Amino acid sequence: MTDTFKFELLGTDGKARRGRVHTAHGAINTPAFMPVGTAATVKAMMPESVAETGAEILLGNTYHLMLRPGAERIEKLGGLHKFMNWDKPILTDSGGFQVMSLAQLRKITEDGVRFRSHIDGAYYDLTPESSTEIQRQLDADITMCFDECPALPAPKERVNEAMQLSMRWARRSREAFTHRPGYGQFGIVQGGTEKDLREESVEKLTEIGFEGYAIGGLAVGEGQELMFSTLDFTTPVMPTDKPRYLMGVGKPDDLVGAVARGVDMFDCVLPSRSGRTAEAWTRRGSVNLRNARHKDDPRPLDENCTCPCCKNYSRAYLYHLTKTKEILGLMLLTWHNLHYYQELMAGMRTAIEEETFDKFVVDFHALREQGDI
Ligand SMILES: CC1(C)O[C@H]2[C@@H](O1)[C@@]1(COC(C)(C)O1)O[C@@H]2CNc1nc2cc3nc(N)[nH]c(=O)c3cc2[nH]1
Repeated sequence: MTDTFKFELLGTDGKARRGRVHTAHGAINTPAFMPVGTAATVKAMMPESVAETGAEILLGNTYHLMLRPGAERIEKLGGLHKFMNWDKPILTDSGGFQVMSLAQLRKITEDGVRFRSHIDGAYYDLTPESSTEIQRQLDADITMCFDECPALPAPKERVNEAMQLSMRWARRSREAFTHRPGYGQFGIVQGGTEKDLREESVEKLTEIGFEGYAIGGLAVGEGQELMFSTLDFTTPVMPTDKPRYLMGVGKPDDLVGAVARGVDMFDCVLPSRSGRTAEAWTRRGSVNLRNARHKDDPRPLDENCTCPCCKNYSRAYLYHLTKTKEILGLMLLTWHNLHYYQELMAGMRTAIEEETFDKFVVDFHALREQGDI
């Protein structure tokens, strides 16, 4: 347990940053990837296995946990770390995004969001205050502000409305935050792909003051080019002495491009979700294990990978598990994908330390162009 929440900027290579975030439940080396543990579990993985992949922090979701099993119940049982047997840091998303993407009927007002649960249709309210309180009950090391993430594409006026509301909600979130040694709260920059709105959002959030700053409002279908161009004018105006977290990203090449643009932290359902849909991510690109070409292939997914899946099992076996819908197939592919994502982050951390990040990027893309996966 550390006594204060802090971010150390350990080195840079161009705009890429190597850092370390210190929290109540331990340190996180950045650039870092957070596996998504939506309902207090990283699906198909034991927490010990998630730790073995190299993950130093997990993401949890206010929306899902408030519906089931309930934040009060988790608080009474000792908090989310104890509940899910994960003793390292946890970041929880604040619920606004999940309400908009998952809940049935929902109504946004100045006060917050009223929605119907996608599980049982019951009505719930989420406000900056209640979201912040739920995240405290979960004992999240990093609490996210309650915000509104508009679907893109959207008219600039709508994007501005959502950004201004999110900034008012950010102040209310900060006022509701319980400051404790080792615990931090991140503001979420909004503004779509509009340079002036992004700059205004950063200015308003830094005026309030947070332990870190997320870039929200992206990875909502805008595409990589628009995401990167938005990062090009957003990260340079963000504080350099605080972590920068790009929410919901992404594919391996998204991560490399975003680290090159100064992002420190990421979360995405992709590696774990792909593990359940028979898609493996490797240094040479993605492999679909439903494809019959693997039926007799004795090779591992990736000869250079040191994960239990690649050390002990063939593509032929993974194809068999996929075709027979065996649970072990989900487990092995999820493990491999999370291991690969952590290897990718570790490779970028080392490249930044050694100031060879440009070469890392060239090699990363060259391998993927070689094909033959
Ligand atoms: C709903 C679900 C599971 O979350 C994934 C995935 O589907 C999907 C759906 O379409 C794609 C793009 C392919 O990825 O979008 C999610 C990944 N993008 C993303 N996550 C975010 C979370 C966020 N949280 C907050 N509080 N504020 C944000 O602005 C925010 C923005 C985000 N953008």
